[in-house]
Amino acid sequence: MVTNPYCSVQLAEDHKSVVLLDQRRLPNLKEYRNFYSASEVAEAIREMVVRGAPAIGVAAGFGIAVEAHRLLNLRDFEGYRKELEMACDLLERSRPTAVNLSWVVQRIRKLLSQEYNSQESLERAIMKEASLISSEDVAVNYSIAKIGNQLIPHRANILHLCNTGALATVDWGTALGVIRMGHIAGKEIHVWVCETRPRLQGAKLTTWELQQQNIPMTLIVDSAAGYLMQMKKVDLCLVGADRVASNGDTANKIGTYTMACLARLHHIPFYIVTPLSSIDANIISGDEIQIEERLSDEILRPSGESLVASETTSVYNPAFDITPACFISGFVTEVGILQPPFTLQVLARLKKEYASRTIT
Ligand SMILES: CSC[C@H]1O[C@H](OP(=O)(O)O)[C@H](O)[C@@H]1O
Repeated sequence: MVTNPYCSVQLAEDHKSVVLLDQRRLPNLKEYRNFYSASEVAEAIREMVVRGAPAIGVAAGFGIAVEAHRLLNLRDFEGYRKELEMACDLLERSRPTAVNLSWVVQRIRKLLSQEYNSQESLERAIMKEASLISSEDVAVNYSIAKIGNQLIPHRANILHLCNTGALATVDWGTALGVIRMGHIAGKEIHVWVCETRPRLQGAKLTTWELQQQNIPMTLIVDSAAGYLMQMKKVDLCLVGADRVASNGDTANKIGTYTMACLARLHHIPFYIVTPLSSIDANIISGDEIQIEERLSDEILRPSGESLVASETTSVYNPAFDITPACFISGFVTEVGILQPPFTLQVLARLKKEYASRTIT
């Protein structure tokens, strides 16, 4: 059950579209839009209508479900499966860094190779799996928030980068979910919100989410983070993750590595807040994580306004960076505050431990 008065990603009741809150329009406009095919959802992910590792994963799952509904009149089961395989490929390729896209698509792709007595029964199975992935996200994030709350001292000043709230997930969020839980617990916290150039997820989205929850915050330029630490105005850094390697190296929004280095220099705890599902135990280190490079215009024309440099200026726009595990104090997850390595065996045990908790 989604507790927020807004939802970043959901399946329309008639199963004909994925309903996305267009995050490019916030904070000035709260606009929901419908996307009626896998290709429309893939475009929405690429254009960051929906963004945030868990949210884009759930959007991809619903995108395949909507495609399965749209193609039902294709009375050719093998052709139907092939079309859905292509939909999986398209959505999996929509953004390269967050691991959530690939594990969600893999979970649904598995269904395509199973036996069903009709296209309708396969479509129902895909709908069910995509909806399960969405509801799992809410429960996992709630567990993360409860566990992470123990890290938050009373009257803490917390530094946060990008947006990791309900907008980046289905509900609660990851790092912002921990912050929300600390606020609910009466810890009187304050959040330093890094604007997060170039797409300004902090300025546009995190300020909006914190204002919805009446959580005290102050917006800063990203380059002020070090000064605030030097002035002893930061007690804790909490950020999200797009992909964690088995050795703990973490891909997250560009600027995370800088923040982690400064936190280490100033002896400030620096935590990655992430579901186990964002840990990719198939890769050994951050060297194997592909960093998405986005268009020059995101830097040349912030928020689509006028040019801040000449059109011919050479631009480099990596959307993420890699923070080595040695700069990370710990990983706040749904089963506890963990340390690497996260081998396939360890991850499987942790996921089983969480599943047994939610059943009992
Ligand atoms: C809760 S994960 C959010 C994660 O995703 C963001 O990237 P983007 O806004 O480009 O999707 C950022 O890395 C956040 O930490």
